[in-house]
Amino acid sequence: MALLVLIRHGQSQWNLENRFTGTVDVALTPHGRQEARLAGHHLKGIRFSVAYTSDLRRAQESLQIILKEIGQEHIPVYRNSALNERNYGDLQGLNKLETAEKYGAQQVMLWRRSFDVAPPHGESLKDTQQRVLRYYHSQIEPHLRQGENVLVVAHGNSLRALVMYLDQLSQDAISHYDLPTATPLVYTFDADLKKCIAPATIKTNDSTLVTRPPAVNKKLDPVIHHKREEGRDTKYAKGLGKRNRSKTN
Ligand SMILES: O=C(O)[C@@H](CO)OP(=O)(O)O
Repeated sequence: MALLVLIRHGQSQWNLENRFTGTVDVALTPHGRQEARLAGHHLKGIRFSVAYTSDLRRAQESLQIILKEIGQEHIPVYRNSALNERNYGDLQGLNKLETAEKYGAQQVMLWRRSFDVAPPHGESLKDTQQRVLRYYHSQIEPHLRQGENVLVVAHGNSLRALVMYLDQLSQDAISHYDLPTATPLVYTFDADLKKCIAPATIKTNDSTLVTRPPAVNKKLDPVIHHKREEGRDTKYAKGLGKRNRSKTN
């Protein structure tokens, strides 16, 4: 069995300021560093063979903090722009609330959460998914096939694109799915990456991480399924001993 752990970076300065960030290379806030330390704390006890991140410093720094926390700074780390945040084009740097006031909340939600509507001069989630999956299939999957545990620290939308593929989410389901910062998502795979492994729990030193199969029952909308199951909007990241912040900012 191989584990794939996906983590969005900790809070960045522009997350804090509620600005569209995209490919702008913004630093973590002190709170974001603390979030990354906590994420690492929850992963203690899992041994990773390799880690992947984007070429943006908020993801790289989060990864370094996590690796330090788990005492695995020695593992190979690959940085690649294929895992970068979605390019938000002309929206980058703008305040999200002011942009909604100017263009209308509905238009801004289309730019932010639809699958194939790109913001002006930017990438849609579909565009982002194409580059992320090319990289995932060619670089990351081979490790999983060999039973190696892989850690990926990247961004809200580059990881949403990957989650959409791994969980076979519909375009509608992914439009309601937000990744909280610095909260591990754990997937389990068998050697052929196809067979669903029943959800299980992984005991780390300090936490119980709930893992999910790489593909869920297609008939279920997993977001709704989990909402129903848990009675609150925690989506997928569970068992970490803290409330998930699934608000969009
Ligand atoms: O600004 C961004 O780059 C992203 C992630 O913070 O924002 P959104 O959640 O609106 O896609």
